[in-house]
Amino acid sequence: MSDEQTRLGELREEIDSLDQRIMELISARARCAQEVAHVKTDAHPEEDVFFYRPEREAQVLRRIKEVNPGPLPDEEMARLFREIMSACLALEKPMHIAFLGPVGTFTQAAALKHFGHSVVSVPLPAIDAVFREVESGAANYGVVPVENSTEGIINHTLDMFITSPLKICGEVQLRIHHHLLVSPEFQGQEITRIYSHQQSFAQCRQWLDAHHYGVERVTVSSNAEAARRASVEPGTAAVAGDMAAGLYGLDTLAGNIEDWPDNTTRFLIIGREDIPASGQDKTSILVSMKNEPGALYQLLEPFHRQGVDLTRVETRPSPSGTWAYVFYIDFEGHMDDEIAGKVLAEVEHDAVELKRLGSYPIGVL
Ligand SMILES: O=C(O)C(=O)C[C@]1(C(=O)O)C=C[C@@H](O)C=C1
Repeated sequence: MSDEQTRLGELREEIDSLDQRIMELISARARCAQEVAHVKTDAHPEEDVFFYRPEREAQVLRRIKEVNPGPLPDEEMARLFREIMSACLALEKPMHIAFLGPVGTFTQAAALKHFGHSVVSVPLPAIDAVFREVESGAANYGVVPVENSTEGIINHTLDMFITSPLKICGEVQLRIHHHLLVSPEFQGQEITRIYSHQQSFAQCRQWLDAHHYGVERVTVSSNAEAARRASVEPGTAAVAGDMAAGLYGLDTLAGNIEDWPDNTTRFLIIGREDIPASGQDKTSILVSMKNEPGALYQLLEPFHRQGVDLTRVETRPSPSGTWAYVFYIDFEGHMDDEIAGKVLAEVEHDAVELKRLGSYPIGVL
């Protein structure tokens, strides 16, 4: 046996015994989670028990990133623990997660990034259908896109909160990489048509103008649908991401063609309950003010005075016409914090209406 083979043999033996220990530890952790589930159901026998605890998950993942000794990067270690917790939660209670479909979209990728792969993810055809599914209790939580760093806010999602009783329970950010994809069957053929979702076309406009100027661009309902069409129609390509490419077995002609390299989409997790503080939280509110000069100043002044960081302010026209303006505001902190409570009381005093959409952990992954 060569030196190389001897050394490899020793190292693989060590890996086998480490795997054995890791498995025993993961099993002990899973038994703990099962016990947690019993404690929760015993304490609340008559009620809807919330097995999923986003504030606790955020604390676990933050701690893992803090104490990670390496050599695996913090992100990678947190991703592994994300999956371990996902599997433990599935033992407590299998979660049904509704997302803006179809299968293979970035929203599904965001749902799996946030909840891990041990959930049942349920594709729905529209944002309001995702809200309805969670409101009715058919799904435990929902995942919908809310803003993209290149293309801006997704108004339809924000507008749903005006009437929906649902709460925001979390957020997740996803780096969006688009590729030009073709079927291996049709590789080498001239491309005469490119399919994609309108947002993805917008995010790759300059690249497409530079490399495929004059080729017909056909907008379809999702990237996954674009990939599906490119998989069956000769002479066509799709602009879509990795999940859609994998789902339809497409090859990448050109990778990462988005015009802005930090192209990111933020998604919201919607649910039916209020989330306790995790230590690093964000709060979203919806406020309507009277249509009079200085209304926006009056609204924002208490945040400034109390030193609360605003992370987003969006103005939307009132759909009912009864509210002159509707402001969507995100700020750092939890609504149970003393300072946030003071600010909200002041805002409530001056506003026509204040709706607390939720406090939730700042995205960890
Ligand atoms: O701490 C809890 O409440 C648990 O249920 C355990 C656990 C975990 O595996 O760490 C599992 C699911 C929850 O979402 C949070 C954490």
